[in-house]
Amino acid sequence: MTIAHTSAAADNSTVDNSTVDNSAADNSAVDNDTASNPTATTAASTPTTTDADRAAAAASDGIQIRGLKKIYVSDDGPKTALHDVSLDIAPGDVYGIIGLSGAGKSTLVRCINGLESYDAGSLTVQGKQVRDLHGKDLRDLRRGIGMIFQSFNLMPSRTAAGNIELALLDSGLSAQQRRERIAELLRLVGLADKADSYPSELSGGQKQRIAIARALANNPRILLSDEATSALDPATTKSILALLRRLHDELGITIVVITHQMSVIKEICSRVAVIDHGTICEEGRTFDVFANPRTPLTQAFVATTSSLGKVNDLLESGSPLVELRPGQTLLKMHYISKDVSEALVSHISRTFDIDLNIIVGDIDVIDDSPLGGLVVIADGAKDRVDAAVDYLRNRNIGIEVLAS
Ligand SMILES: Nc1ncnc2c1ncn2[C@@H]1O[C@H](COP(=O)(O)OP(=O)(O)OP(=O)(O)O)[C@@H](O)[C@H]1O
Repeated sequence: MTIAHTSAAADNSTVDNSTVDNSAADNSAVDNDTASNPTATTAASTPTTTDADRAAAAASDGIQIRGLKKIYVSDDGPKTALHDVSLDIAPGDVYGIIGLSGAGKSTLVRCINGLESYDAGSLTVQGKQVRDLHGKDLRDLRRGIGMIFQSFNLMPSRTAAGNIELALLDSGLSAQQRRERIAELLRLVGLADKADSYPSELSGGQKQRIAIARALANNPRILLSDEATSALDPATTKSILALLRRLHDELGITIVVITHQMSVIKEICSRVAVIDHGTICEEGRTFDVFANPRTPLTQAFVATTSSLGKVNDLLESGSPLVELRPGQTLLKMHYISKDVSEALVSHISRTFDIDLNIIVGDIDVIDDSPLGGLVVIADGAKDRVDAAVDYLRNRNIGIEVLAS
């Protein structure tokens, strides 16, 4: 059997190929986080609850958004950035919001933490209508929401400890208590030895760790991550996502991940909403959205994380890899069922007495369930290949005959 290509677990491919600034890799951190939490690189799993349960939990202790509308008014006239957005982000979710540039992601985040007002609808955080909060109440809301960004937003003139301390100046802690809290936060993000380093002396991944420590300084229940890994290389991205996953597991915080990279969603989010021109076009459990993307935009996002599409390039270029001899059939199989566990290839090969040559393989695990697929050349009598295809269909495995 031949495997021509398998996909990387966390690549930086995007639908719109936005610029990626390759900062220094942070491989030691990859190892640390993966070692401390062996499940850190798989998507978060949350107990299955009904939509009504989720809505109730989002309304009382999470983030509930109903019919949100935001219109910017500028010299160019009014621009509706959010049309009728509704979402339930339950406490403890790792919730992804993905969209192309200009879709309205940052506007939504700014509405959630009260930096931007909204024109219609309702947005509650832990039961409080954000638009109604002012003065101390608004400051308390923001203190309860940590925020990290693509650009880290660290002050270059302050050390790592000094940057974290900025978030603690209004906390009422004494100087000694602040020092202890800073040391604790640095340990939490795996940078206990970098207290006195300046941002210019840190790698991109280390800067983001300091920014995460600062965001967690006041024990927020919610962490908003706005493209926090978009400027990082794949290895560092993986280490930062593993850190976020570990913090979610250890601290029980709700994390909202804003991104344009489906690989980020796949890596840590338990649920995902796809935003397109200010409207949520698809929402659901990450596994379900990956297994059965309904809209063309979501399909395009999902395709960025899969190598199965390579087969189309191979067919178009007339590659010898997909050249068929008489009696051969080119099949594409998608694992769309959650209960696929048997060794399919050998099982089919034995049961139907056909040879299967794997051309492209792309199997991943999301929420503890296999997802992905294979492109294979099936070699055998036509009636036996047809019987194998029927068998797979009956097992809820998506199957396409690409060529025969
Ligand atoms: N202050 C503003 N005034 C006018 N229009 C704005 C303003 N901020 C954002 N917009 C517009 O609102 C829409 C949504 O912008 P937003 O920044 O929320 O999108 P985004 O999905 O975060 O994009 P990106 O990924 O590029 O940051 C865009 O059309 C943008 O041009």
